[in-house]
Amino acid sequence: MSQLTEIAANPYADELAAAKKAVSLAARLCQRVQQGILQSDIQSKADRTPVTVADYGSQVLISLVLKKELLSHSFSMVAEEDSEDLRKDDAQQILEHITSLVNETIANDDSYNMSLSKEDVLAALDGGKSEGGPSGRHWILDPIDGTKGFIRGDQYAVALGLLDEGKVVLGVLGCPNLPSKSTNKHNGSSSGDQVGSLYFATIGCGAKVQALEGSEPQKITICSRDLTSSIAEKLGVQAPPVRMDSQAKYAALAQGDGAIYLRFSGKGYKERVWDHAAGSIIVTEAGGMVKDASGNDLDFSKGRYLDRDRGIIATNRYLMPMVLKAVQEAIDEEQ
Ligand SMILES: Nc1ncnc2c1ncn2[C@@H]1O[C@H](COP(=O)(O)O)[C@@H](OP(=O)(O)O)[C@H]1O
Ligand SMILES: [Mg+2]
Ligand SMILES: [Mg+2]
Ligand SMILES: [Mg+2]
Repeated sequence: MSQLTEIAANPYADELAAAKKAVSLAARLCQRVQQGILQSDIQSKADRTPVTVADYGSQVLISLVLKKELLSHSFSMVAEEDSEDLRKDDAQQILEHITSLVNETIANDDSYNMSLSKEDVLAALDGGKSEGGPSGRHWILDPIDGTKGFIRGDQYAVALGLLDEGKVVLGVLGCPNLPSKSTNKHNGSSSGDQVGSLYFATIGCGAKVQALEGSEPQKITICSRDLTSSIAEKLGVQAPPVRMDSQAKYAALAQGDGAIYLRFSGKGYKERVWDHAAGSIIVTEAGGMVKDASGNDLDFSKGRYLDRDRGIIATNRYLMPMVLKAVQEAIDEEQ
């Protein structure tokens, strides 16, 4: 396909390029912080979940890059973090630290010649206060998904999605600690050598992966195990479930590293849109399906929360009916 036809076939090509650039830059900041994270880089939010200087820095960089790259479009973003805690008197030092992290990351990249003040940082964070909803375009951002994993030195993801008229049309997942089969193959290195992958998908155009540091994008597909091979597996050796923080789980599933992702949070917990937007489109564009426990598609058009039934299931189209049936039986038994 010529480049021209490819651009014509993807109406979100500009947005995708901007989103990939934004996530890559933010991932660089996160990698640097994770390598030398200190207790003073970590704060506790009002809901008692952790947030770090990298969560804030990532959100600032992404909002900045999207605005710079997509000048002509109106800007609305639904993002996890805000500036409230950083405006308190005792947060001045951490705000200064975030500001210098952001400025150093920009300076090391050469793309933009600018320097942010503390006020700019606070304002950029508050650019993520949109309520989203069913009309217009809204970016959906989780600047670090899996902050707990990030702090531990494990998996995390920088997750950016685009909602258009209530539907997720684009997703980018930066997974600095996730090895990618495709980029390994491409670089001829043995498994595990090439970590740091950038996954992306736009609606109707499939899902791809490339190395975070840049490489030729490779198409990814979900594993195609059907019922027969799955039953065979049950009779033989059963691989233990893999526990992994963040939407890196969606990315791993999309590249065929597992067959089923089940997520059942405690009763009363309402899932946030930014925890699923990017991951779910990458799985569906890799040929998979993402449903709630009742078998409905996830509805991202209701604001900052996924206003849906308990539980999320992601798998391939052969296994989905069987998994849904098992999930529904388990829920019935519990009640
Ligand atoms: N009680 C709870 N039940 C389910 N999810 C929760 C939760 N408390 C927080 N979360 C969400 O789970 C996300 C991490 O998912 P995972 O467990 O797959 O790593 C967190 O994202 P952040 O790390 O971006 O805050 C947070 O939004
Ligand atoms: Mg969080
Ligand atoms: Mg999250
Ligand atoms: Mg987060």
